[in-house]
Amino acid sequence: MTQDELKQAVGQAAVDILLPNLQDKSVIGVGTGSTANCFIDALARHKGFFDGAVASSEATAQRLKAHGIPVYDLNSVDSLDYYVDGADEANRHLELIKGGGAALTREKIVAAVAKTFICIADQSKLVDTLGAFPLPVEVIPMARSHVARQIVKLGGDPVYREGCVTDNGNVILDVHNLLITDPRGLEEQLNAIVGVVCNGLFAARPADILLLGTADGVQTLKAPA
Ligand SMILES: O=C[C@H](O)[C@H](O)[C@H](O)COP(=O)(O)O
Repeated sequence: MTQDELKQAVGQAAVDILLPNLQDKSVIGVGTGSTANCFIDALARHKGFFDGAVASSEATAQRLKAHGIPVYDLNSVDSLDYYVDGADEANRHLELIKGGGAALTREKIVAAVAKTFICIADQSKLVDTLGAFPLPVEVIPMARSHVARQIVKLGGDPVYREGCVTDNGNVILDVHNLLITDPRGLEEQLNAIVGVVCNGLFAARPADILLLGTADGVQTLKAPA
């Protein structure tokens, strides 16, 4: 199977989990990226069975609307049962690196609200130790150099993502050469740097379910109790 087919398979598998649980009033949290797009396209085939969605990026909002799915402001929604999104890396604790598409902050907000976070990914995203994928950090533009210096003190090599402005008007530093043995600790350390808006480690709020697309079918991984 191609990588695109694996992404379509996990997008459909997420819809299959949601469908029996959807009600007329259900609002679904929707992530960003090529895998999340496969989920959106599969979900759109059932748009009569739920109310609408909350989007984690402008790009996702546009894709949902193009399918005729109503998009709600998160502030107008009382609760979200499900958030479905891709990842750049995942470990077996379902801790993630996200933000390759610069949507990490809104993704982390929607994930924080959702009762169940279903991560969808092809098998190439599963790793033993997070950090081969450069860790995205969203930064207030005027703090870029300060934050970069603090990240160097933590042992990382920050690289400014040229030309990238997030949906929140900020910039991204991609941190290379981190061997992330304590994802939760590093997530906290990065958040404590003044000028950091958010970082792409999802460890304090990992996924609840990881649907992994493999050549043998979709595997379901759950976080160890
Ligand atoms: O900012 C982007 C997101 O975190 C994406 O969910 C992540 O980069 C995975 O994207 P894709 O499914 O395209 O590999």
